[in-house]
Amino acid sequence: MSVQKLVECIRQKNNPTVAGLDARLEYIPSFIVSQCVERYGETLEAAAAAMQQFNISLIDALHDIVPAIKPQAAYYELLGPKGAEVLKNTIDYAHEKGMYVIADIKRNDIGATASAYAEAYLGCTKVGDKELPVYNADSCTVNAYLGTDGIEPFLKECRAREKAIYILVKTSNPSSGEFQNRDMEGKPLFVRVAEQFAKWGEGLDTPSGYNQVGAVVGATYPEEQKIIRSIIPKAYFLVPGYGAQGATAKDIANAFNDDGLGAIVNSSRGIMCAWKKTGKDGADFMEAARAEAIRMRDDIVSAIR
Ligand SMILES: O=C(O)c1cc(=O)[nH]c(=O)n1[C@@H]1O[C@H](COP(=O)(O)O)[C@@H](O)[C@H]1O
Repeated sequence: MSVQKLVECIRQKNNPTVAGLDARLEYIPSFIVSQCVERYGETLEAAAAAMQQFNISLIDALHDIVPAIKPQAAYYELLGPKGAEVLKNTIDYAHEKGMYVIADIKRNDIGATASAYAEAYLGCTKVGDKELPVYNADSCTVNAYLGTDGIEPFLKECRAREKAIYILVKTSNPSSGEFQNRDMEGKPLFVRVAEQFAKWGEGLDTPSGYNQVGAVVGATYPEEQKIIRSIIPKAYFLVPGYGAQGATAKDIANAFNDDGLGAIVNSSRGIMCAWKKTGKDGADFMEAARAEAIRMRDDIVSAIR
């Protein structure tokens, strides 16, 4: 699904937010974990089964109101080979339910190795004459630290298969300024990265007016959002940092364009762990996640209006 479809989905649901699926066992209600441990013992298989059930239930609870999910690969790698299956099943199930999927992998490497990452998450593995999709996400997050050689293999998949990438420009974490705000020949490094988008996004515009090359811009840095927005008005922004990291709706307004589009705000723990605030031991985890997703949607929509 391209950024064009993401825009349509956001418009249809009037909801510019994405639910992060970054489950750890402590985020999953204990009744689900206990059932899986009873069945598989204290094993990685039990952990993977719990995560699978949790993710499927969250997608069931959210798919008609939230346009996208963002699974973070680290949480799946933590469970070894079973985790890889959970990630694949989660992506497939979200697609069945009409959701857009951002695989948060933050990968990169030299060109040849970056190709392998790009093919694994966005493209296909070739076996004989057959092209076999692997994770088949709609998009993924990419680290630009290795320069254009490392970005180009992802762009190749974007061109060939209507996929998108979100390149880290200004991340939400407290120490992001250590390198990203450092001066590089008169401008901060994050500005230099944003200035490369004109070249990286060539030929990748969609009818929505937005390009298939998007940017990761932290909700925790509203001033930088404003600067980056002015440099790359056609890039979709993936905006993490709302909720658990402390950013609020007023902090994300600069990420949006005047058309009310241009950004999708992520919340992971805020939605996954909403059940911890209702005092029902997780029995209502689906309702709690849905209520938090609706609250977040209304909060963001009113801030950008
Ligand atoms: O690329 C990301 O999604 C990302 C970039 C960034 O600058 N900051 C950031 O928090 N993230 C991811 O966004 C999610 C934030 O999770 P919560 O803080 O629980 O909402 C995690 O999956 C992070 O890895």
